[in-house]
Amino acid sequence: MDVYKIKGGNRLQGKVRVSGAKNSAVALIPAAILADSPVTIAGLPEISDVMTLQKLVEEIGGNVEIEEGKMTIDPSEIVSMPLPNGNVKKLRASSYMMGALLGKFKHAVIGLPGGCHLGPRPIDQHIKGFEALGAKVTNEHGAIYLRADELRGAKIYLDVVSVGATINIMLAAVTAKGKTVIENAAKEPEIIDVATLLSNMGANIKGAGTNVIRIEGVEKLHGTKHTIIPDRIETGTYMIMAAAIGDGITIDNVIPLHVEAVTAKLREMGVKVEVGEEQIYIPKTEKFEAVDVKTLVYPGFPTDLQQPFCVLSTQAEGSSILTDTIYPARFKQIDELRRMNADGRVEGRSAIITGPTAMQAATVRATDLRAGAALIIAGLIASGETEIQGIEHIERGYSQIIPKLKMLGADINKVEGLKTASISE
Ligand SMILES: CC(=O)N[C@H]1[C@@H](OP(=O)(O)OP(=O)(O)OC[C@H]2O[C@@H](n3ccc(=O)[nH]c3=O)[C@H](O)[C@@H]2O)O[C@H](CO)[C@@H](O)[C@@H]1O
Ligand SMILES: C=C(OP(=O)(O)O)C(=O)O
Repeated sequence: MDVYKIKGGNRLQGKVRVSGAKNSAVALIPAAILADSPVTIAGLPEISDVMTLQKLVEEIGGNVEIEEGKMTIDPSEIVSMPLPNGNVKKLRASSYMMGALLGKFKHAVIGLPGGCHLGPRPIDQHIKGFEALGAKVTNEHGAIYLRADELRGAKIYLDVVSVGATINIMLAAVTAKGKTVIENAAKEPEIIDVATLLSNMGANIKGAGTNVIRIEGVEKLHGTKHTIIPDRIETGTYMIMAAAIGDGITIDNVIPLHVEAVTAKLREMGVKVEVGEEQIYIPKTEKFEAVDVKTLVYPGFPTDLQQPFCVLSTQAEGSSILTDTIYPARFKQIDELRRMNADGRVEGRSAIITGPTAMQAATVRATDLRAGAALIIAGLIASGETEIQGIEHIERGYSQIIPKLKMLGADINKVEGLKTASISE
């Protein structure tokens, strides 16, 4: 088994550079297959989700080359092949192959997506959108079959604000005949990034980043070059880490607007956050107050940072209530943090954490990506040596995390093939 070993207690100092956004990357790659000529994307993060998508694109005939940190996807030989299993199950964003292949070929067969287990993650709104565009969608033996004679623009009101459904419908609608309007659309920055790529490929999209997106279908899309936005969740993770165990950390390659909810929460706790144009500096904080957090759709506090924030709450004075309105059961990290001496419990859709606690090293398991990020921060704070299992989840989404943390002075190592007792999920 591969694990991370962390000797905690070192205060971290220096500069860390944020990579390209995972949640953009995993949508930009499927979007690129809609073109008829090569698309180059610069700044993709080095994470397993990107490598898995690369394999999926290659499985259906795409030619992918990576040079100097840029991925070029030549989709000209892509064919519509079923993608029922295997790599599809390894990530959530394989669902974007539905919209992309439906848009390109008017039919697709794809297994149900994987990704983090955060409680139920239905895709009914994606399917509602595809059906509104004229596709017949069936679920047969665990795979989704999508077929359409032609795709026609439609007005689609999303019952829940969904990042995935908004992007998937955009992917299918950009080459549909006529006008599509997505109402109650998600407004996350990653949606703007995908719309920017599609527009540069020749699509006609207006309103991305607002809750009404209007798309006028075009006949075909062409190749282009695109640079991905920085990862706001990675940014937020390092901000939380800097507050918890930093001795002055600069976070570089940041769009501060994308993390305003995190900046505001940290300031409310008494953490100093100095915001520059593309950098955020967080000096050492001696003492901070407990605060309540409620996750919301963008621009609210992101659910993806609720789990790391729980660790910061263990160091705050008093009781914090962290409520996840997006994924009410996203609290698997709490049991693991309790192994490390945290005073926390889950009540309904909230975690209640009381601090400050002297965290202690333990053997713990990352049950999902952001639980993994939380455990890394906890391991950096704790006295003794922490072993983190389940690191494949962390490597789905954090680019170069070991070298980045070492540069900040952390004592963290990846140990491969360790014979160790496994903690079950
Ligand atoms: C690859 C990617 O970008 N992942 C992000 C994306 O996931 P993902 O796109 O899967 O999340 P959604 O925005 O779709 O989900 C938001 C909420 O809507 C519900 N829902 C969603 C779709 C649907 O058809 N029906 C439905 O009921 C979900 O159960 C959830 O409660 O946004 C989440 C919420 O910001 C983040 O945690 C994930 O990191
Ligand atoms: C939940 C996440 O990812 P995914 O949707 O890819 O599972 C995440 O990035 O925190």
